[in-house]
Amino acid sequence: MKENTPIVELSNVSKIYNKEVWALKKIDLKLYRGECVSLLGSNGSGKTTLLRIIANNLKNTTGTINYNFEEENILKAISIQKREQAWPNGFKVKDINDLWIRIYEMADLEWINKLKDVFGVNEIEEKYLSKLSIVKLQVYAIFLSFISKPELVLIDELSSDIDFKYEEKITNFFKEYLAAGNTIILNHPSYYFLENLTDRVVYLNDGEIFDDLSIKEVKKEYKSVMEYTKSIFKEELIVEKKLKNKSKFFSTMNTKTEAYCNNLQTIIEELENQENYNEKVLNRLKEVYFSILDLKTSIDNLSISYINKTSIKIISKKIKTTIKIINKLTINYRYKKYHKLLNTIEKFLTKELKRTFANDKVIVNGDVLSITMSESEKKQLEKLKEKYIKEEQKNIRRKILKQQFKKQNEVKLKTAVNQTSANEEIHDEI
Ligand SMILES: Nc1ncnc2c1ncn2[C@@H]1O[C@H](COP(=O)(O)OP(=O)(O)OP(=O)(O)O)[C@@H](O)[C@H]1O
Repeated sequence: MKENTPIVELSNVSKIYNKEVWALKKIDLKLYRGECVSLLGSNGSGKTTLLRIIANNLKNTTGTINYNFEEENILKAISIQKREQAWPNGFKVKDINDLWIRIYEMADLEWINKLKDVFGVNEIEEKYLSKLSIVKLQVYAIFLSFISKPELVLIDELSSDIDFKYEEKITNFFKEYLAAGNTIILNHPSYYFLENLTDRVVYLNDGEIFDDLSIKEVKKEYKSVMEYTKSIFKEELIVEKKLKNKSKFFSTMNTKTEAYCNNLQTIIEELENQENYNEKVLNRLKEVYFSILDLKTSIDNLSISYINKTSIKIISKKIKTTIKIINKLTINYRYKKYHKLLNTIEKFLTKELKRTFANDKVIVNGDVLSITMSESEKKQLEKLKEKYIKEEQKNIRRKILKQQFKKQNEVKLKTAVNQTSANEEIHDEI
């Protein structure tokens, strides 16, 4: 933390989706100039929600957010790299570059050229966005988020699959950007970025801040970030004795999904190099690839965090979605070459879904972990909800009283002023 006034300050910020999912619970957080903060936490712990709320992209249900930017236009001062970029067909990279430069009225060409070099945009300028690989799209989205020279950059996905030559370049660029007094928040970055860039880690658990430590503190207490995440994983684990089994189980899922991603990427690249490829098939294959990559990321996250009901639900939902996407492709298009691979993936996922996530239970190497809520858990949740509502009511009452008090004071003040001027008038008449 290089300066004492926070660039953003969140007080008592909560987010409840659709009046039922309590995604963020009373978050108090200060972000400072020049620091790089990494958000950690299992799937569904609220990282993306927090980023979107800070970015002013999503409305918080309760609480306040104060910004302290030098730039008056908040849209220029904060920038968020979005996770999924749905670009319309027919746009080349250079078209979007021009559009962004115009939107932000960015006349500093030296800056744009520097960004293009760091993020490898020169090499893809003539390409259509719909033909870029997922990783390239992610990096491109980060490039776009820097165009306006924002004081606060929120990065939702910094893939661990980034080309090595860019990894180092991007890290050095980030370091320079931070040294100039800007702030960067990363959502669950890879170990490379955690070890080489991060000043502070904020660990979210079920919508609450579980830990907020500087890297110095992490290293002093745990020796390395890796040891820290491992240790927190142990602390959080609901069924501690299942720890060893869990990592074994996830390692199979992990290896398989990784291999499938690689196979698909090769096929996609081969297709892209052919002259007359079917664009619809290519896009569908990319969809499958993206879905498996997303699944793999969730499994990666789960293996350094802990099993809870939400994370398991998310994974089983992602498996189901992937199967659906594969079916869509295999039913509509029959191409021998990748049909076999897609069938293998589908079989594997269907088997995992049945074997592991059957009947609201997760089976880890033959042991059953119940993921249905017990009666006592349900009661606890009800109590929590009640407590939350009461606290909110108290806050509202406090606000109303404050307003009433302010109004009464204003009335008193007005009466006193009127009285004085009446007295003065009487005095004048005399
Ligand atoms: N639009 C939405 N509507 C309803 N619930 C949502 C919505 N977006 C997120 N949630 C829920 O809010 C909780 C927090 O989700 P969020 O995406 O912020 O977590 P996360 O830590 O970023 O997870 P991941 O790493 O999987 O993206 C989860 O329970 C999620 O299911």
